[in-house]
Amino acid sequence: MQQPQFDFTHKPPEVGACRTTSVVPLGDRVGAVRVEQFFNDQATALLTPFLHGDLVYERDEIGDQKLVSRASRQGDLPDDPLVQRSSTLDADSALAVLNTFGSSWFIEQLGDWLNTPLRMLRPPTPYRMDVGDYVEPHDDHPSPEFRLSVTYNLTANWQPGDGGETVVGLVEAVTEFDHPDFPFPLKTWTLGTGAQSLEPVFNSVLLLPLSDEQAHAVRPVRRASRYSITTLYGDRTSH
Ligand SMILES: O=C(O)CCC(=O)C(=O)O
Ligand SMILES: [Fe+2]
Repeated sequence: MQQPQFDFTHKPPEVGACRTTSVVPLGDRVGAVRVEQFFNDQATALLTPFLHGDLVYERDEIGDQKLVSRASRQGDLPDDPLVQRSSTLDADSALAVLNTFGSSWFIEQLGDWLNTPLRMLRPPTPYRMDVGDYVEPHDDHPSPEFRLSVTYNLTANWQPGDGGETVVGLVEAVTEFDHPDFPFPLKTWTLGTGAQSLEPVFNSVLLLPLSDEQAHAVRPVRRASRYSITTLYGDRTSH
């Protein structure tokens, strides 16, 4: 099965060894690819206190389907600047590291892997999941142009029982239901047999190809807050 081949000649300096350690098949599709040692130690050491201490989070809940906290932005648009508690040199450097996910180098690597030109559809967004938070299965595929979700994980010292595993699977059924807080029907996705659970690995990314046929979830977090950064990519040609 095809693995991403990163071009290290032109990589940004903060990018690490980028070792592909697993390619998870779902039927004849790629369900997920894990790339470890994504950033170098210095970049990881900048990002960790930035996500833990400099950012401000707000609840992002969809009924009982999604219970997470998302980094607050200064306005209502998805790419408005993040709210920061302090504006130090370190915070600026951490923001530069965060923007690796929006860099032309990284988007080109992903496009070469999927064999189609990509653009960023949702900018890098930090999430914090506290004990008890979870995300039910969903496809992140509101329209066909959505191609890839990339989640960077910053959970140190994960142990079995800590929860927060990412689950990827094939979609068996999608059901719509009405919720009093939402003017549109919400959906629930049921995964088929053969879904795979992937534990959080510090300083790794999970590349999740998006389609109507595959969905992913995050199991309830059990021990300590789980920090991650998610970026969504899609076709460059459709608008
Ligand atoms: O954190 C993860 O593993 C996935 C998060 C996710 O599915 C999402 O933010 O849409
Ligand atoms: Fe998702």
